[in-house]
Amino acid sequence: MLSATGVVAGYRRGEPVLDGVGLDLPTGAVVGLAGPSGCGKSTLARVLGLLHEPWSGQVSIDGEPVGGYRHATPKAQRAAIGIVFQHPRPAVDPRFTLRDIVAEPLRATGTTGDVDELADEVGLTAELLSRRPHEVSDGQLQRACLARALALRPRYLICDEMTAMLDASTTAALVQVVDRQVHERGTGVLAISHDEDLLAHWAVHVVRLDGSSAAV
Ligand SMILES: Nc1ncnc2c1ncn2[C@@H]1O[C@H](COP(=O)(O)OP(=O)(O)OP(=O)(O)O)[C@@H](O)[C@H]1O
Repeated sequence: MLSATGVVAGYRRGEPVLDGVGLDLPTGAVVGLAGPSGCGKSTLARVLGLLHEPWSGQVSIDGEPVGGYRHATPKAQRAAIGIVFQHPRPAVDPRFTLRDIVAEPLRATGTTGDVDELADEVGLTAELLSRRPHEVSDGQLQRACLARALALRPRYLICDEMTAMLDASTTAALVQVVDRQVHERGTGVLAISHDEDLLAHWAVHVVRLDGSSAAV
């Protein structure tokens, strides 16, 4: 279980975006996260992704409190959680090839992994892997970002509006890739989306974060 308990977090002192939020993400299921624009869904995604340190409250992974956020996160806890954002372009180094992008977490942690297998899982050809971000479409780049998020075989995957920029067929393809992780590897997925239809058929249940930052 990836759990947030009593999380208070924000960007400006005295103005919490999340004010005592809790959420439990089990393995082997897709849980949806919905709520009005600006209510703090992406902030909660970044807290759960160990990229944004809450002011108070706790995040734990399989019962163990996280040891730190961002660069202070222990390697094993970093590897437990993958995250994919809405916009792939700002999320990648434009000088890298897609192969380098997918391999980033492997290089950073000194882990061995098969980039070609990851690419295959997300539907990227070897030829596309040799290209740079400006030479591929948003959908192809998002596939690379998903492969990168899966590189360390995380037990939990956070998809923050992962398909919001994509056409229906790429959306369906990426949802299928994620579903395969859930069913074959037992990954727990938090799917954040404004698309109620998508969440209705994708998630086992949908958690709602309301605009007043009340507990989930
Ligand atoms: N880096 C930041 N610096 C300052 N304020 C921020 C930052 N990121 C988000 N916020 C503010 O925090 C609040 C919550 O933003 P967040 O992106 O978490 O909401 P959201 O529910 O994901 O919104 P949306 O559905 O529109 O993506 C908003 O008021 C936003 O302006």
